[in-house]
Amino acid sequence: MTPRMVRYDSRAQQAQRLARTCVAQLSQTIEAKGHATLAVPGGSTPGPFLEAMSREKLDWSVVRVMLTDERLVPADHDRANAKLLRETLLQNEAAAARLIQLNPTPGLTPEEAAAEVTEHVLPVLPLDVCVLGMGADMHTASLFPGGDRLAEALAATAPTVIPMRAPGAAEPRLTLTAPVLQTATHIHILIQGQEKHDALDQALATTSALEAPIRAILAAPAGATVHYAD
Ligand SMILES: O=C1O[C@H](COP(=O)(O)O)[C@@H](O)[C@H](O)[C@H]1O
Repeated sequence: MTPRMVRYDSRAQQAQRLARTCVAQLSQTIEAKGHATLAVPGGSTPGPFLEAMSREKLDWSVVRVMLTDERLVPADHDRANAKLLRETLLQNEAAAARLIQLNPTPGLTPEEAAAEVTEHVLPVLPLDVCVLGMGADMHTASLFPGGDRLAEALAATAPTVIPMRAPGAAEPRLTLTAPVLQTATHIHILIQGQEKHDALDQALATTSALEAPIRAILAAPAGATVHYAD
């Protein structure tokens, strides 16, 4: 399991070049199918990449955009991945894209929320382009080591969206599951800094996706490309 690795001279170069790569892949998909589905990560890393995407020319009106995972907080909360998406990707050229909400109706239990969100996600699968982040604990999306439903989320029979509670997560989450992420046509993993490079090396040295959930993505049939900048 050796991922393709692209190293960039700077984080700014990483954001710009990965945005161009993803837009080229979306453009090819639109030519072939008339529409495309893009999944992107939340968290602290992807802001500049998402902003760079927003400025790229593309027929964004036929692009469905969703998050790989969401934190179960109000949609306008500072920790909501949807807030990041609204403030970065869904502006400029990309304002015309259609957002597939991972934010459930307030007041639902995480289990009810997963069922509701699945109804929005299922019709726009499979993912054409999927960009994932990774935490220093080797989680990706909200597939966390120690997550209460991690084994279920990694199984080939996993549902599309699953709720996840984990010691490393400040709040309950909703996450796309491994089979959904692994079957994306193009998979990119966006990481920055030595700590995450070390975490990737650690993930490659273990054998279990339960210990290192990012392994589930690295093992995707079509492979994944890691995009790294210091
Ligand atoms: O909590 C999350 O963490 C991962 C990694 O985020 P980062 O802050 O270390 O960049 C992210 O990919 C995921 O979407 C997010 O919900």
